[in-house]
Amino acid sequence: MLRSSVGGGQVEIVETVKTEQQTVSHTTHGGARPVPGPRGIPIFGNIFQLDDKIHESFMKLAEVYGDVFQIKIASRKIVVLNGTKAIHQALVRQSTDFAGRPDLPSMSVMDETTGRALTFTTHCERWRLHRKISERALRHFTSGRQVETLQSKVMFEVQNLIDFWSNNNEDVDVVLDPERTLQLSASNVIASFLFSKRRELDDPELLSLLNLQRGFSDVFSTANMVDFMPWLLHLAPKVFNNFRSYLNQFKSFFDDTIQEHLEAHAPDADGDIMDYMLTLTDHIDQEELRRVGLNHREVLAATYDFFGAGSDTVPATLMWLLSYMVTHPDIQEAVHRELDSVLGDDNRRTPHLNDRDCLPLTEAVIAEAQRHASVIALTIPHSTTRDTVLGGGYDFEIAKDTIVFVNLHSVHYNRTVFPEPDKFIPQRFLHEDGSINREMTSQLVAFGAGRRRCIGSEIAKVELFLYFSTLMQTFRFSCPEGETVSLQGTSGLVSKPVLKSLRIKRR
Ligand code: HEM
Repeated sequence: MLRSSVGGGQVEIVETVKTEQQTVSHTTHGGARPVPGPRGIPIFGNIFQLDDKIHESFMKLAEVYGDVFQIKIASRKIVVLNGTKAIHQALVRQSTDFAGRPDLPSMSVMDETTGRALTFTTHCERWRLHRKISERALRHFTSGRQVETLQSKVMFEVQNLIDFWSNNNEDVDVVLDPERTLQLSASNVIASFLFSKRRELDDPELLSLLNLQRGFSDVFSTANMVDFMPWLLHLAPKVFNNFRSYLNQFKSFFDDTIQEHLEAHAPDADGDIMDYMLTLTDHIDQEELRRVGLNHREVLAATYDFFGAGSDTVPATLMWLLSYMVTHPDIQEAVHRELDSVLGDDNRRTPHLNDRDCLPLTEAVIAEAQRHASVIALTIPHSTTRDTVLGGGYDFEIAKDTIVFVNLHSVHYNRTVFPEPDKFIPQRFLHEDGSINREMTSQLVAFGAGRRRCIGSEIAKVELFLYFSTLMQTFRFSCPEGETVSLQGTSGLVSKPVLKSLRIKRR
């Protein structure tokens, strides 16, 4: 079915698809119970029991109904999963059953514009093949000899950001709004991997695209009621209009690049992710591609998702990291000391990925920021792919096509695993001797779990470490006089701190 000239990976693609089809099926049986949950009111269901921070409302409801409960938003039944045990059972142990995506009105807007690509396609043969090609392409650029290239591309962008912020002033001490430049810088990292192009940090086209990104986050925040009550559109047409504008602008931003790659594609090319995805696709039996409904152009549409995800989640996490440093100056000092002791004080060298093991506090601060901020508190909605029974002692009957909300925040705020969860305590990820506690970091689900787990987690981890350690090595961050930094995140799919002005001073 696949030629083997580009390493063993293509064989793996098809073999893994076969294995997934053999996953144990949990079908309904006599002893199963319906999922419990609060009674709702006609037309609205339970929406008045949910506030803006919907993940926090879910934690309160879980105290009454248990980790797995059912609510209604308008007439749609939704099963909500909270806590490590229930989420692991559903997303990892019964991964195929819970790997679907619901068919919501927002998805139809995607159909009209960019198409659903990878993230929004439900679990099916096409999605499985598409995901395998994408995973293999991303792995190619984050492992082996390519790691050095990844490192140097990221470091180029970090250095460029430092120069932009410093305005070529060695003793810089300025107040600035870091959000847009961080976003532009991170989107350059992902763009240079995807299609070997970058833009300047004040590029108007890229700025306008990123300004519209909010429209995307609003629609895919699980709190987007318009998806469940489409008649609300008459009252709030802006929600979908912003989303549509974003998708259209996104498509035109990418279309030329996709076309150029399709036209210039040479056999076995791997200059960037687009090239390599085309190469992998060449090596798949064309009949197989036709049968699942994919072609070269559609395979490249996954890069819309990579770009969108990479230019929002990584800078949001970096913004959180800077906010925690401003609000916890003692921890900032300790990270500075750790960086100086490993990388040199006067005669400094820049951080390298190999330094990670020698910088446990820096790593622990990143882990604690991911936990405390829960940048993606609720995943993009999942759905069940068949009638199933949630195992692991729950024995809940869940029908095919039920919408499932996964509350990652509830894992990060479990008091048993993370005592005093509201406090920012990086030391919880360290052993007594100061080394990193991998057992604790493995409790985090910032990147989700199971079949739909984040495909870009390796790139993201590299970026977070290199950006954070290099920025911290270079600057001291504080709050401008008379201002305060709030650790209340914005609502939306990706939570961000409100950090409009930041004082940066070169160390
Ligand atoms: C700190 C940064 C990031 C965080 C916290 C994050 C988090 C997540 C989470 C929680 C999911 C799972 C959603 C679910 O269960 O529905 C996800 C999916 C995804 N992420 Fe990330 N992500 C990050 C960076 C990236 C990057 C850099 C890329 C680009 C390659 C990326 C691409 C994707 C894609 C394509 C999916 C959808 C996978 C699918 O549905 O099969 N992410 N991400």
